[in-house]
Amino acid sequence: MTRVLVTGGAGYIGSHACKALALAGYDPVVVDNLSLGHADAVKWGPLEVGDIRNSAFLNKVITQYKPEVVMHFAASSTVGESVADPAKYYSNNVMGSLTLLEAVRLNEIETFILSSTCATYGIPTCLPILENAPRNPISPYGATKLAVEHALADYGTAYGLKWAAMRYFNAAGADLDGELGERHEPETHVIPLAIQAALSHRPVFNVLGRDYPTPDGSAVRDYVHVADIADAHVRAIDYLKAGGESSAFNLGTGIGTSVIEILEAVQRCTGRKLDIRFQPRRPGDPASLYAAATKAAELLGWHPQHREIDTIVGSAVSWFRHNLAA
Ligand SMILES: NC(=O)c1ccc[n+]([C@@H]2O[C@H](COP(=O)([O-])OP(=O)(O)OC[C@H]3O[C@@H](n4cnc5c(N)ncnc54)[C@H](O)[C@@H]3O)[C@@H](O)[C@H]2O)c1
Ligand SMILES: O=c1ccn([C@@H]2O[C@H](COP(=O)(O)OP(=O)(O)O[C@H]3O[C@H](CO)[C@H](O)[C@H](O)[C@H]3O)[C@@H](O)[C@H]2O)c(=O)[nH]1
Repeated sequence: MTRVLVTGGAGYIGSHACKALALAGYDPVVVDNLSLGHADAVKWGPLEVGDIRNSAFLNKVITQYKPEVVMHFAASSTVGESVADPAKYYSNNVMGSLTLLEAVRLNEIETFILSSTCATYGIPTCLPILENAPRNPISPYGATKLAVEHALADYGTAYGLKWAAMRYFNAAGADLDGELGERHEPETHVIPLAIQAALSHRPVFNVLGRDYPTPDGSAVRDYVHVADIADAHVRAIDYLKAGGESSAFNLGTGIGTSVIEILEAVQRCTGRKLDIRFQPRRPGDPASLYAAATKAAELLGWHPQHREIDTIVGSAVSWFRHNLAA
């Protein structure tokens, strides 16, 4: 069985990836410092608790498990926090990834899959966003992820590392079997926040911006189901192992959904009414982001299976109903 080292595998997307890997016949080993993740989300292989910035720890884990592939989810990933505390982002995302990449190089691991983000594009010059669009991040978070993408490409050229950079749009939803969900603390993402509000006794929800140049004035994003993101990662391993060229892939559905449309879906899926209030825009939020994901379709054979917003939101509602003390 091919062993895959999954950094950040106790987190939201990494834990879903471990499940997808195990179902596809891979053997995931998780490295996570549990700064944000949850040990009980690691269900498909061992958990080694430690920090990716600790090269001695990484070398010990790699020597013990001998992974053939690294899937790298561990990062700090809140845009606003990155503006307030860029040092944390350069340390965790850049130094952490470079430490990991060095361990990969010195231990001769051939294949590396990176969690990247649509935040590497910044404000798009045209929509939908293609992989070759200009990359001008407007936050330290996006800048740190772009820096790691550059390092990957250089490691590929110089050392022969095979890599894929997966640029997710808005990861959303929960495992459809109810085994995993989104448990960020603090939560900043619109879908879990709106669901938590709807299921609470004080269902106030703040829409951040109502004057965007979008059909209903609220910001538009491309919400992609976390299980589909996990599936794309497994496909990326298969693609690289089959000799596919190292590359970046957008992971989105191509469908733009506004914040107001999200709230309508949350109200349908919970059967609860939200008390919607409008607030000023959140600094740094682009008006509209949605992907052209045709490259992932063509090269990885990736076709998101859960594209309907009610399926995405409904899976998250189901998770919260079973796991939130309302
Ligand atoms: N959630 C999204 O919509 C989204 C969108 C684009 C990209 N991404 C990227 O996907 C990845 C996973 O995101 P997520 O939403 O699952 O986040 P998450 O916070 O749920 O998971 C990250 C995991 O990494 C661990 N971690 C963080 N720093 C670490 C370190 N130095 N050493 C070891 N472990 C560490 C945390 O404990 C956590 O379990 C991140 O790289 C993020 O930038 C997420
Ligand atoms: O209480 C809230 C929270 C969010 N929003 C709005 O909902 C939309 C989506 O916001 P999220 O915070 O859920 O997601 P982002 O688009 O900001 O973030 C996503 O895209 C980023 C890049 O742009 C990063 O990759 C990040 O990890 C990923 O979750 C934004 O317009 C935001 O202003 C609200 O209206 N009210």
